[in-house]
Order: sequence, then structure tokens, then C-alpha cells
Amino acid sequence: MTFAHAVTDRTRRLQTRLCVGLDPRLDAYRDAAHLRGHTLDVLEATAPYAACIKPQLAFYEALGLEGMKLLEEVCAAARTLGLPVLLDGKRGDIGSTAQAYAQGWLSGQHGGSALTVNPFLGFETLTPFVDTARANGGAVFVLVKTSNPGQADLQGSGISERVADEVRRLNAAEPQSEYPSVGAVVGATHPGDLAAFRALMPRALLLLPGLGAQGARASDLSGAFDPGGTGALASASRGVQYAQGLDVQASAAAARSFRDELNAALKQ
Ligand SMILES: O=C(O)c1cc(=O)[nH]c(=O)n1[C@@H]1O[C@H](COP(=O)(O)O)[C@@H](O)[C@H]1O
Repeated sequence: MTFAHAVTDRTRRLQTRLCVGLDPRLDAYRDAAHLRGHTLDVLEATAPYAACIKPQLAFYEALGLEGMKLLEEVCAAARTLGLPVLLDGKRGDIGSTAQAYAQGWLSGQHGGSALTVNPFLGFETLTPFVDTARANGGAVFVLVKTSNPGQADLQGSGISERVADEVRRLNAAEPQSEYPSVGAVVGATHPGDLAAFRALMPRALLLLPGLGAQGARASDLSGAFDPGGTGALASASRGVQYAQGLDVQASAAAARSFRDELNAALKQ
């Protein structure tokens, strides 16, 4: 089963459109063992409410070799729980280097099957990522319009729309898939733009980061979804993992209420 298929299947079966971000910050813990235990506990407690998880690689890289081991543990635990893993690395480089990134993060060796990618170096640099994802049943999520306020510096003036066109073009090569292997990142912090990006990329899975800590609200995101309620994943990291300090039950409650708010928004 491909990443897109697995996520969509989970959305339909469990009625969840939530992506749980796992971004453990060392300064929140006594030591690395404490960080590890809490991160794995949050994963397990929030799994019933998640369509997928999204570890941001920076937080694991910051822990050195221990972080890489933890990332593999997180991916293995997710696999046991039946949760697809979307690795947030925002990788992008000239083709030969992109090939190495794709080999590292999309060939399944770390347990993730999807990766966020940065198109700034040009569309030809997406090819190794897309080819590797297709060969392995994975997915890439291309940055189209990011959630941060400064995105407008470089992503305005039709740039995001040009990237969206490329996502649509790439997906035309997979006419048989409901949601092909090229998805797109559109910040949940731009609720007024979601329906337009949905229309520009009608078959792309959309990742909508920014729920919770960055101020986006589940009730504003319905424009990103297809009529059947699939096609997008709203993502929260701090708002789940640190919902109330290190209280794991509060993390589970936050994930459950994000899930419920997303479902309620789609019923209106
Ligand atoms: O690709 C991403 O996931 C991403 C794209 C974007 O436009 N904005 C964004 O915040 N993210 C990531 O989503 C997560 C958001 O974290 P919270 O603000 O704590 O929910 C971080 O890991 C970011 O790196």
C-alpha cells in the first residue's frame, strides 16, 4: 500500500485528518532518556487519533547519533501501531545530491516513506525525490506556501501557484491513483487560500501545518478537503506533544480534540 493510500485508508476507517508532529526539544527534558521515553509515550497515546505522524528531522539531528537511533525507534513504533510516517526534512539540492537525500530518506531505511521537499533549486531537482518515492510506494510533499509570516518574501507574486502547477503536472503521470505520490505543503495559517490550492492541485494530498501553536484553527480548514473529506492532513506538533507541559494524557486529549474539530468543520 502506498503512503497516500495508507493515510487515506486511515482517514476513512478512523475518521481522522490529523497529522501528529513529533518534534522533541531537548530543553524540555532532564536528559536524552527522558526525551526518548516521553516521545514514544506521546506517539502511543495519540496514535488512535492520528492519520500519520510527522517527525521533523532537525529535532533528531540535534541529538546526534542518539537522535538517529530515536528516529528509527519512533518509525518502528509507528509501524507497529499501523501509522504511516511522513519525515519533515524540507530537503532540496542539485540533482546528484538530491539523489543522495532521496536514497537516505525515501528508500525506507529509516522507516519513513514520505518526505517534505524544497523546490527552490528548480523543478528538475525534484526528479530524484519523485522517482524514489514512486519506486518505493512513498510520497513527497513539495513546499508550495509555507505557514510562516515571512513566506511572502519569496513565495508571493504567483510563485506558490507555479509550484502548485508543477505538483499537478507531476501527478498527471499517475492517472490511476486517487492521490498520487506528489503532495503539497500549504500552511494552515492561510485558510483563505486553501480552496484555491485544492482546485489548483485537485489530486494532491495536502499537508497543512500550523494547527495550534502557530494559531491556525481546525474550524477554518475545510476548504482544503475533497467533498468526501479526504485529501488533506492538518498538522500540529507543539500543540499536541506539549499540550500541557509533559502530561501525556493532555497530549492524547489535544489530539482527540483536534481530530473532533476537523471532523466537525467538515460537517458544516
Ligand atoms: O513541512 C512542514 O511540516 C512545515 C511546513 C510549514 O510551512 N510550516 C511548518 O511549521 N512546518 C513544520 O511543522 C511543524 C510545526 O510545528 P508546530 O508549530 O509546533 O505545530 C514544525 O516541525 C515545522 O517545521
